[in-house]
Amino acid sequence: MWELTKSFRFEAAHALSGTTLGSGSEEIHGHSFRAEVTVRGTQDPKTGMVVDLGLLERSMAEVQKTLDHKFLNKIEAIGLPTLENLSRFIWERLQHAGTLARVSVHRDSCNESCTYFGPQD
Ligand SMILES: Nc1nc2c(c(=O)[nH]1)N=C([C@H](O)[C@H](O)COP(=O)(O)OP(=O)(O)OP(=O)(O)O)CN2
Ligand SMILES: [Zn+2]
Repeated sequence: MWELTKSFRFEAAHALSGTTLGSGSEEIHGHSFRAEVTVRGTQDPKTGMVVDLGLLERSMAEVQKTLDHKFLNKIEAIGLPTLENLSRFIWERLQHAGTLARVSVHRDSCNESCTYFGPQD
């Protein structure tokens, strides 16, 4: 069993009310985010790969395009633009790219990150 991890970065704006951190959160402001995507699986004996990282990169580039330099509050499928909802949103858009193990979203300027392990049922 292997895990493969690849990251992408995006810059985005949001406004979030009702938090106890960051007095400016309610006004529109920006952050630099890094999303880390981990897929799990076994090697294809023919290719030696769990999943072709190039294919994963292609799918990640599409998600990156939907988030980079965007106002996250306007993307309905995210919901409230928390780290929790962002990691879930990215998971949902990359489900087809491989067997996801987790998606983490890092906001380093705030020393924060959040990891989604998929729906629990
Ligand atoms: N469970 C969660 N709690 C909180 C979240 C979250 O996503 N999930 N988010 C926030 C704030 O948005 C976050 O702490 C950042 O605060 P913000 O005012 O946006 O940023 P700063 O001004 O502190 O950071 P700089 O990047 O340094 O400007 C709170 N709770
Ligand atoms: Zn913020």
